[in-house]
Amino acid sequence: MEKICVAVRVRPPICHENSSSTFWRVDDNQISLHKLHGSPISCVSYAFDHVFDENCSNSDIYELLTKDIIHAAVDGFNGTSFAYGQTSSGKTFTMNGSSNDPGIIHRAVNDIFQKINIISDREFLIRVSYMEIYNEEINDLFAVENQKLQIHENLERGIFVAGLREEIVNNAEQVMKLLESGEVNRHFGETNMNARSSRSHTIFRVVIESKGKDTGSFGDYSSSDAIRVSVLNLVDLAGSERIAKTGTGGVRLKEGKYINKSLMVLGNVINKLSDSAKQRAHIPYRDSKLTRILQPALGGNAKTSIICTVAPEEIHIEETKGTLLFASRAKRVTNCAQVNEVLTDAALLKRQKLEIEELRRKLQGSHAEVLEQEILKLRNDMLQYELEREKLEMELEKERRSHKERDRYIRDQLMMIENLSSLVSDGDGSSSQGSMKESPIEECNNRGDDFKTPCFRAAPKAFVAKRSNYSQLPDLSPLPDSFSDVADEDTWFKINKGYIADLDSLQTTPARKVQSFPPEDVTPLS
Ligand SMILES: Nc1ncnc2c1ncn2[C@@H]1O[C@H](COP(=O)(O)OP(=O)(O)OP(=O)(O)O)[C@@H](O)[C@H]1O
Repeated sequence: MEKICVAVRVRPPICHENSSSTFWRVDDNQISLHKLHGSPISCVSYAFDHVFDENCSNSDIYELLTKDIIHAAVDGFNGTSFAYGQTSSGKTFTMNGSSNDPGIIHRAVNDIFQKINIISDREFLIRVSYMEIYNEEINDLFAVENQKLQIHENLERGIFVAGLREEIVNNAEQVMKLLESGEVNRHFGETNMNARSSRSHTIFRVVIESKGKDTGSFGDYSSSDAIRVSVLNLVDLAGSERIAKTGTGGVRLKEGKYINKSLMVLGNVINKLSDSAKQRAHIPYRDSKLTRILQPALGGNAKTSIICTVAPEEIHIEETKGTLLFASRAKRVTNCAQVNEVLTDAALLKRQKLEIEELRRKLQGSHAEVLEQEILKLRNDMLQYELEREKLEMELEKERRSHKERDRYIRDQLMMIENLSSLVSDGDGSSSQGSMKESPIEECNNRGDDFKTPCFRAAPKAFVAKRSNYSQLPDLSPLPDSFSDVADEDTWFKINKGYIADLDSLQTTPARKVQSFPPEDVTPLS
């Protein structure tokens, strides 16, 4: 777990106000508000990881705040660095810089290529993309046709923007050219506060993949087969603005509302994350596209730094206090960054082999022989138990099968008895008329009726059932009064037979040929 690194940068004053009665003083990574004659104003003092005064350069900021994150990204850690602050406080200046003082992005790109060129035992693949969030819509700055892109999330890629163009790059110059082409597509606009105000949040993303060069050495599994994938976000946020000050209307006003809203959500996320873990409830990442995309950087698997830019003029005192409050809260947020390593099958195999080797080495200590014998004995015991278990299982299965057979036999016998007793009573009637009556089924068949609906008067307690595992027809097939009587076989059995049947093998009878009833060798009782 590590805290987000937070710094404050005070931009040089744009206009020197004669009437100001306060000023911001920077000493030793602290920033405090002072009265003009020098005495500090109580409760308006803040300390951060770094506080840069108006004389600092982008190079100072890069060295102290961002460089470590860039180097960690090359080593496989996710990283994010973003600039936050009110409009015209110097965010774009910090991220993009000027020709004589290049910004964080320029320096990071140079640094990445310098670093990977001196790492001789790994090979790298670098991809870059550039997007903006304008009026809560994601646009691709490398491909203007890719607009209103959607955010997706899956196990393999985490949170990502679908359809965003990614360019594979081999050197810093290539990236700079791409960035220049992307800048053209970015939304800027003039306001009272800034002649070239960013009207969107921009995210420049570098994906760094690396794999150890195959040295042929067996021992080092990670150098040849594990792939590291890290994502680096360099973010220039649009600035919060007070509409009364920016003097915007129409399109600018609409943009300002979207900007303020998404910054408010970012503030909410930071607030929730800065609460103690116990108080932390739901973190509203999904309330804006910005926080959703930056989710891993805010309390997740990434190393993150925030540069909060402030304007020194007295007229911006409330906005500066707001930014410092945001920065104080951000300072309490902790992330949990780890190297993102994807193991290939070959790497996994090598890792397992190494673990076995390691165990074997441990075994070769002073008690090796005793331990090996112990292991051998345990393994034999285990085999013995396994054999015993299999034998018992087979016996149990045999027992189960014979039990089922017995059940079935008893059931058949009971049916036979019942049907015979019904015959006896029917036989009584027919003998009194002097001739054998047609069986109910024959009666039915002779009328050409479909056997689905019982249309006869049969032995009162009889039923029709099919046993799916019968190999041949039963000697006597009992008949139903009606199918409704056999719909609930379970009930039927319980009521009529007093024991529970194997219900799986019982189904109501489909139309099928049923043996004539009674069979020829059964003589009706008189
Ligand atoms: N440290 C600095 N040194 C010199 N000039 C600066 C510095 N910071 C900002 N500026 C100048 O101040 C003006 C406003 O800066 P910038 O456009 O970077 O602000 P911003 O925070 O990005 O504003 P917005 O949110 O409106 O886009 C620019 O003209 C810029 O060149």
